Amino acid sequence: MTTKTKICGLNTREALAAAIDGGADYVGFVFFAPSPRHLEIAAARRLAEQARGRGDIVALTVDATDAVLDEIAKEIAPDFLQLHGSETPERVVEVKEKFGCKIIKAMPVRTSEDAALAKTYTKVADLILFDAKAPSGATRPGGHGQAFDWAVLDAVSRDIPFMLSGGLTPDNVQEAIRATCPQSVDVSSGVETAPGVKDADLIRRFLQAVKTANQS
Ligand SMILES: O=C(O)c1ccccc1N[C@@H]1O[C@H](COP(=O)(O)O)[C@@H](O)[C@H]1O
Repeated sequence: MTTKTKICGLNTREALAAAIDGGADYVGFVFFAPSPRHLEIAAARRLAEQARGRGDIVALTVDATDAVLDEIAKEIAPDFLQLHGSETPERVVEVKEKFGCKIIKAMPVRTSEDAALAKTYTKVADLILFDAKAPSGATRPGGHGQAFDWAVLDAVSRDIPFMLSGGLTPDNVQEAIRATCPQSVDVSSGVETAPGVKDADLIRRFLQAVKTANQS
């Protein structure tokens, strides 16, 4: 199986170009004010126009209101909404119907019980994203560069196509792919030099590492 790639938290034209030119399948923009990767709508619209047709555009939100999602849908027209909060399966259905986007639902994982909860979303989300649970006291539910024990995914059916994230880097992504056989891998902190500061070289190294894994 060929593993796809998502580079998330892109916030400059240069970093976005490195992702697109390097063959990223998905490019992610963060709409969550406490995040160092948060984008205002106008900036996101310009980046989305740079990306459109060259990779799937993903808009990441956290328990967003209909008003926020409506603005994102109209102004950015993303291919996917990544719901990275405590959205219930019912809310996922509602968002998908109201805003006409495919849905990536993030599942915070520490234990195999956490991973098993994904089953309640497989019929309503287009893709499940397994991410490490945020550290206690964190002001955002993801993007901390922390991995979880990939073995806890063993109990989840291999039939579920999922995206893997949490602490991935150019150096560990090949091992992550071997261990979990994900549909795709997603990175933010691992291609940054500081929170919110993407590095074109690290983006290229990450994409190359996945390509190499796909060839072996
Ligand atoms: O990146 C953020 O700031 C963020 C904010 C709120 C929710 C999720 C966020 N990031 C996502 O978290 C995972 C893992 O990121 P990392 O590679 O461990 O830094 C990924 O999906 C990010 O897009």
